[in-house]
Amino acid sequence: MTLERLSEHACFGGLQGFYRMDSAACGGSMRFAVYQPPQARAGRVPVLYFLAGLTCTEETAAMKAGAQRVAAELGLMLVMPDTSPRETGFDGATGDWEFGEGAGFYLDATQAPWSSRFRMESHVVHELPAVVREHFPADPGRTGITGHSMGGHGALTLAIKHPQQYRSVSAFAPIVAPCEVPWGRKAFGRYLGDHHAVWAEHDACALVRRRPFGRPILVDQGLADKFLETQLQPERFEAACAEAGQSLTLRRHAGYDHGYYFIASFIQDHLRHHAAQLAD
Ligand SMILES: N[C@@H](CCC(=O)N[C@@H](CSC=O)C(=O)NCC(=O)O)C(=O)O
Repeated sequence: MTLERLSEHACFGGLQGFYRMDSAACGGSMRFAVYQPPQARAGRVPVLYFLAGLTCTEETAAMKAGAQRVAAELGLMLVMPDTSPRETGFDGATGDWEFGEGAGFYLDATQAPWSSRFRMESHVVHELPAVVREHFPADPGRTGITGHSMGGHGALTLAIKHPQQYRSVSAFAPIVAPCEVPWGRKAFGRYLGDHHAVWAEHDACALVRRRPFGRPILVDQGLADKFLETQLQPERFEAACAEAGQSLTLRRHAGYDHGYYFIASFIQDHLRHHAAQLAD
């Protein structure tokens, strides 16, 4: 598959790049970012996918999370997809930051018109890794996934649903129960229709109760996060993991809000969590 290089920048001895690919899953071109650590010059390295949240693009985490320094130290490649297809022209795809472009929710929509382009689960789990494997020195057998907010929902649900693809998972301020909160109910109703059994296939709490991930999960949550009570409710995931016997470290941090200063403060712990689980 062809890859267009948009820009590349030396960074902590490695390379931060921005790319575009043709996406069959999303019916158009999709952008993504890759950080290659210095160790990638000598051979294949483990890979960590970072899924960003509502309103974000492939640039957000690359520019704001401050992950490259420790990724360079640990020899971790970082892959940062966009959060949805772009310039779809669909009615209602823009103008509401909680839905549509910038808000793909990392699932394959089943409802028209969204089902023809909003297929972020296929893009992130299958299509993008194939391109990464072909064009970068990534070791696909050592892949982890993390994310923030909507991206934390993506990381948890995709890891639980595709344990053969992901050996490690973590999340920052994730939406853990989208079936129960306004962000999830709005998006799922439009992308998936009124089929609540289908919704449950994309809900981290429902999924972990049915099939725990097995390996330890790390979640960080700021206590000054304005979305904590309405949209995030991490206690629901804590209870579901306890019921399912899933090992979870849920850290609550006083004073931290929902933004990237919070992520930058704890990203190194997540990179070390993944590096330890992705070691040979
Ligand atoms: N426009 C919104 C705020 C949008 C926002 O906070 N987006 C978060 C993700 S929220 C869940 O997925 C984000 O990561 N923003 C990017 C950033 O640089 O902070 C509002 O009006 O509150």
